[in-house]
Amino acid sequence: MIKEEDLITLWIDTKRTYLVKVRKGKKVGSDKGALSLDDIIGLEYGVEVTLSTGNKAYILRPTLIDIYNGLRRPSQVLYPKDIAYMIYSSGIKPGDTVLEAGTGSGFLTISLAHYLGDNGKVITYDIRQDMQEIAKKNVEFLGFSNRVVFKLKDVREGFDETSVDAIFLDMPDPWNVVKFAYQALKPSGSIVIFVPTVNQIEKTGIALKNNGFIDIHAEELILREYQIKENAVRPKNIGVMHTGYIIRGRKSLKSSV
Ligand SMILES: C[S@@+](CC[C@H](N)C(=O)[O-])C[C@H]1O[C@@H](n2cnc3c(N)ncnc32)[C@H](O)[C@@H]1O
Repeated sequence: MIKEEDLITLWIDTKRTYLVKVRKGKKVGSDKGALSLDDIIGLEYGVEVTLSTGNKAYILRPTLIDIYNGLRRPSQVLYPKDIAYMIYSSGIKPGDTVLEAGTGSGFLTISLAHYLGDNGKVITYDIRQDMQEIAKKNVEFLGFSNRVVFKLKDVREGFDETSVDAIFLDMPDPWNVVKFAYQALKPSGSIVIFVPTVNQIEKTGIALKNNGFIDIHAEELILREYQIKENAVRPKNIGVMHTGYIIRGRKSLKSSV
């Protein structure tokens, strides 16, 4: 049942999808008509509603993709396909503690916070306060403030934490952080790095090999959306052609026997 302060997706059509927090006395407007949020309190998610113009719309429970499309993103942010694989391949689980740099607009941060749950922690570093302010607003909007710690620090000087479960890097020169990541990680813990160019893969991969990481992989994910139209099903004309590469490895320990 929808309550005040809940997040909803107002789905009018594929081009008009709005992420909204339910507040009494507020309206959501669009060129297809407006919806008074008072009218949806107490309804079930999935319900069809009528806009002020008579057009129909639906109230959906937001997915992470809806959240991704609905939040502010002044910096280049990671794409859902990359975020999903970074989380999947890292081996983290709800309740874990992870480090992240840089925070940027906080899109990876919120995805990690969503996945780790109320007992988990994302400790996220950035050198830019203005970026972290935006990320903080996004984290607060989603109600994840208790799961995220923001730190204003250059991670090329090291992390403050030790024994963390995984480390995620999306910054220009991750190879300068690899030795500090090794110190901060639990043995067997994953480092997962995103870089936009092939040149960065080489430097990062070599740094991982030289600093005690094993099980190193560099991968690219390609996602194509298809239009669903009778007799004209084919890839959509417009789409994201390139995002970047994911490099990952695991912390090894020297033999103790
Ligand atoms: C591309 S953005 C990260 C986007 C983020 N992953 C997201 O999905 O919203 C890169 C961020 O790294 C930060 N950064 C760059 N060098 C850094 C460093 N040495 N230590 C900490 N943060 C750094 C930048 O200020 C910037 O905000």
